[in-house]
This record gives sequence, structure tokens and C-alpha cells, in this order.
Amino acid sequence: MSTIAAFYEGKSILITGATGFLGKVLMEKLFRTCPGLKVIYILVRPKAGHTLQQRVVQILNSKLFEKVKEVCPNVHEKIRAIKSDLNHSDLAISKEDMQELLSCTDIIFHCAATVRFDDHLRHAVQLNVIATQKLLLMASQMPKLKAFIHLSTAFSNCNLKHIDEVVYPCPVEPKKIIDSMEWLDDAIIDEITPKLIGDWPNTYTYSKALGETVVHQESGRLNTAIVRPSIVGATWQEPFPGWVDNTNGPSGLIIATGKGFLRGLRATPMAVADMIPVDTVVNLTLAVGWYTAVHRPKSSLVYHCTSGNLNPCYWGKIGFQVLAVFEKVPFEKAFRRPNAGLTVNTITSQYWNAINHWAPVILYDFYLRLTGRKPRMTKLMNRILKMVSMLEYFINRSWEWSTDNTEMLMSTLTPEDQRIFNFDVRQLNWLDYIENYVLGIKKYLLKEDMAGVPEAKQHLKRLRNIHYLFNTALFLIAWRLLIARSQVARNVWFFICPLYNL
Ligand SMILES: CCCCCCCCCCCCCCCCCCCCCCCCCCCCCC(=O)SCCNC(=O)CCNC(=O)[C@H](O)C(C)(C)COP(=O)(O)OP(=O)(O)OC[C@H]1O[C@@H](n2cnc3c(N)ncnc32)[C@H](O)[C@@H]1OP(=O)(O)O
Ligand SMILES: NC(=O)C1=CN([C@@H]2O[C@H](COP(=O)(O)OP(=O)(O)OC[C@H]3O[C@@H](n4cnc5c(N)ncnc54)[C@H](OP(=O)(O)O)[C@@H]3O)[C@@H](O)[C@H]2O)C=CC1
Repeated sequence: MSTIAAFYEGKSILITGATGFLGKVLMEKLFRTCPGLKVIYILVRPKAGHTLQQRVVQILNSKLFEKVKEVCPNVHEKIRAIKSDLNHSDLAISKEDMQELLSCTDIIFHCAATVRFDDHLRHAVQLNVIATQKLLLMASQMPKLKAFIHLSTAFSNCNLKHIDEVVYPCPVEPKKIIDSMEWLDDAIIDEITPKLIGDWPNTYTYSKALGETVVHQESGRLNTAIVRPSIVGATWQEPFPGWVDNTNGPSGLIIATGKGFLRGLRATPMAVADMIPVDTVVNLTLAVGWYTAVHRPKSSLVYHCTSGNLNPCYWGKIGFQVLAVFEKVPFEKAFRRPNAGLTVNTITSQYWNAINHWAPVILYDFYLRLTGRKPRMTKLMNRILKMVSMLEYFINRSWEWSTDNTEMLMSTLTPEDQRIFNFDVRQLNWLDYIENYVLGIKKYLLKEDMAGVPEAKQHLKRLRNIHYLFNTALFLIAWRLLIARSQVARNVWFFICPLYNL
């Protein structure tokens, strides 16, 4: 039997962020491979008019949990949603729930975070730093607790080029930042944010760095560990390839490209695309939970969950493969044919923005207005280009992450655990992975049926014809104007087309 699965047997596990991308895959894997676990507590807030129970039912009824329901039919009895909002100073957990959590929890996986790059610093600090602090305090009162696993990001130190598996000191102590958030008003925080975040590109990565420092400084006698994934993408293998359910990171750009909105990116083709499948992250996280609880390392360990140093892939290669998949399996109802390029040149990128991005949407919105409909494309393009501008920092640089702790952990696992909780990215074939990723976006995110592929191809053919017609018309108009104004153009025209004189 798997040593890791045996460890989780009979355990009560607390997960924050269980309704998020990573949290759902973590829960799925736990239920599927460790059906003997006692209960999974999840901290959930009501959202978008849905109660906690409705949110749980939604998750359990999703495609992701189909296999779980076969292996663990009583899954709904093993999941206990606890009402909580990490934005509140006391996490908004009721007294009774708190009592239960304090007395029963064996392991904590802290995944909840705001992952918005441009979040207000106050909110980023509240969720990514203060909530982490509160959870640590809670954890310190749990007599049965064996491990506290904190999910961070490999980019928490993206201001460095080479990153080791250590917690680096922050320029300003988190305690001081937390204190200042209490008395500074939003306008002042806005003003000082660029100074505070310094050479971090955004409030997200900065607040995650602060969060790590809090774990490092305030874990006391707890067994803690930090997992740092790089850019988390769709599932590689489990429970099936290509599953993804949000537009963060690469997924949003792949959609924008496939729908024909995004025609060019300022990106460095030879920069390492340090992506990591979500199931790989989850496998490592569960192995870290086991190792931390059972081996109790003397100090808190950091584990890099990255691909670049073991099996590097590059943005150029990914771009080519994404476009190749669109040739075979296009997305439905594309605005234009999917075709994009990468450039490192800012002027070329600005030219592309004007000609390839803004001009078509402005024209289309004009057409919508003429036909009495509401224009919507310029708004959408604004959003896409905002997202692109936020991601540009990450697609024009390469980082080196050392992975000694992660490799050490891999070598500690039994062969069976290495298979069941596989996080060896050397086995990953990038071209197959990207193909499944794009297909997964189509099926699980855009909810498009594969039966619609022939119609999608027809649609692209029509778009190509419209494109040719449009270009020909544009050329004729330009030429006609030129002939009317320039003697040289008229002479050339009479020379190449003598019949015109008759
Ligand atoms: C040698 C020569 C070679 C040449 C090679 C040529 C080859 C050809 C090249 C072809 C190119 C093909 C391109 C294919 C693309 C592949 C490459 C992709 C690169 C991707 C790079 C990713 C880098 C990621 C780096 C991550 C580092 C850190 C990782 C982490 O730790 S955390 C996770 C990352 N977090 C995020 O990604 C969050 C980012 N998002 C935000 O911060 C915000 O959403 C925002 C972008 C700031 C936008 O904020 P707004 O307030 O404006 O919007 P809001 O978020 O409120 O959303 C409003 C509604 O819009 C919906 N929405 C948001 N984003 C998208 C989207 N991307 N797509 C669709 N819809 C989106 C959102 O759901 C809301 O909808 P509503 O709820 O219904 O209102
Ligand atoms: N995705 C990625 O590329 C990467 C992610 N990570 C890290 O992995 C972890 C998980 O990320 P991911 O799953 O992608 O993020 P998601 O945005 O998908 O999920 C975030 C989770 O946090 C919860 N949450 C947010 N605010 C609150 C709140 N106020 N109270 C309670 N819960 C809240 C969300 O709940 P709700 O559903 O209610 O909003 C959701 O469950 C994060 O720590 C992130 O930093 C690290 C590297 C890369």
C-alpha cells in the first residue's frame, strides 16, 4: 500500500482555498487516492448568491469529481464546509466551528490567496499575509496538528534571478506593513505602494513574499513547509488530462489567441516558460504534507515546484504548438483567424496593437453601432491588453530555481508513491501537454463540444474569405486614390495595363 495514502488514513484535513483552481484538484486527489481519510474541512465563504452548501454541491457535481464519486461514493459525508471569510480579522469562523477545527485538525493546507496582480495592497496584505498569520495562530492551538503546508509562488522572489529554496528577508518587516495598513488610508497606500513593492512587479508577488516571511517567523513550534509552484497550468494526467477552470495565467491568453483577438505578444521566444501542471503541484503538496508530519525536519523547508531546470520549455515553442493545435481543433465563433506572433521589440508590439488589435475592434464596434447594436469589442480588447501588459514581465525573463529539497523528497518516496504522487516533471512531454491544455480549455472552460469542430473550421474559412475581400477592396481604394493624385502612379498604371487607355 502507498505510504502516503496510509498516512492520510483517518486524518482530518483543513484546506483553505478549496473552491479555487488548485484547491479543487487537491481535494479531488485526496478523496480519490486516500479514501480512508476521516474528513476534509474546507473554509468557504458564500459567493455570488450561492450558499456554502450550494458551492460544495457544485464542486462535487463537476466533471473533475466524476472519478471520485466512483471510488468514494460517500464523498459528500467526508466534506465539511465551514463558513469563513479570510478578509475578516477573526476569519469570521463561528465559535462552535472553531472548537471543532481546533480539536480535530491533523493537517492544514493553506491555499487561499488573492492571485490578482493588481489588487489593492491593503487587500493583498489582508488575504496573503494577515490571514496566513491568523491561521498560524489558530494552528498553534491545535493539539493534534502534525503539519501546516503553505502554498506560495515561485515568483515570490521574482526580483532575484537565481532563487534557492529558502525564505529571503523582505526589505520592510511584514509586521510593520501590517501595522501601517491599520492606520493608513487607501489614497496614501496607493501613493506609497510603488515604493514599498520596490523591484517586485506587482502587489501579488510582493504580498506572497511577505506571507512566506510570516510563516518563517511565526510558525513557532509548528511543523511548517512552503510549496512554491511556478505558473500553474491544466492537469497533465490526473484525473484526466487538460482540466482547467479559470482564465488565470496562460489560459486567458490562449483563449484570446484562439478567438482571434490576440494577434501578437511582446514576449521572448527563448525565455523559459516555467509552467507546471496543477496535478504535479498537488502531488508534491501531498508528499510534502506527509514528509513534514512524519519526518519533522528540524527547520521549515521550502519546495520549488518548477520545471525549468529539469525539463525546460520556451515561450516560442509553446506559441507554435498552441497555433498548431488551433489548426486542427479551432475554437468556435472566432472573431478573427487565430494567428499570432511574438516580438521582443516594443515598437513592433505597439504597431501590432494599433493595426492588429485596436483597428479591427474599432471597425467592428462601428459596424455594431451602425446596425443598432451595443458596441462591446473595444471594452473586451482593453481587458485583454491589460492582462497582456500584466503578464509581459513574466514572459520576457528567465529564472533559475534550485530544486534540491524537491529532489530529495522524490528520492525518499517508495516506488509506488513515486507513481501515485508523481511530481517528476522530467517525464512531461511539453507538446502533448500543450495540446491537451488547449483541448481542455475548449472543453472544460469554454464548454465547446468537439462535434462543433467542422462548423468552427467552416467559420474560419469564411473569415479568411472576408479577410481577402477586405484586403482587396482596401488595395483597390488606395490605388484608385493614388492614381487620381499622382502622375507617376498613372504612368505605371497605363504601362502595366494598356487596355485601360482604350
Ligand atoms: C524563434 C522564433 C519563434 C517565434 C514564435 C512565434 C510563435 C507564435 C506565437 C503565437 C502566440 C500564441 C499565444 C499563446 C499564448 C501562450 C502563452 C501564454 C503566456 C502566459 C504567460 C503567463 C504568465 C503568468 C505569470 C504568473 C506568475 C505568477 C503565477 C502565480 O503565482 S498566480 C496566478 C496568476 N494570476 C493571474 O494570472 C491573475 C491575473 N489576472 C489579474 O490580475 C486580473 O484578472 C487582471 C488581468 C488585472 C484583469 O483585471 P480586471 O479587473 O480588468 O478584470 P477582472 O479580473 O475583474 O475580470 C473581469 C471579467 O473578465 C473575465 N476575465 C478576466 N481575465 C480574463 C481572460 N484572460 N480571459 C477571459 N476572461 C477573463 C473575468 O472572469 C471576469 O468575468 P466576469 O466575472 O464574468 O465579470
Ligand atoms: N494559479 C497559479 O498559477 C499559481 C497559484 N499559486 C498559489 O496557489 C494557491 C492557489 O491558487 P489558485 O487556486 O490558482 O487561486 P484561485 O484564485 O483559483 O483560488 C483562490 C482561493 O482562495 C479563496 N479565497 C479568496 N479570498 C478569500 C476569502 N476572503 N475568504 C475565503 N477564501 C478566499 C477563493 O475562494 P472563493 O472561491 O470564495 O473566491 C479560492 O478558493 C495560491 O496561494 C496561489 O498564490 C502559486 C503559483 C501559481
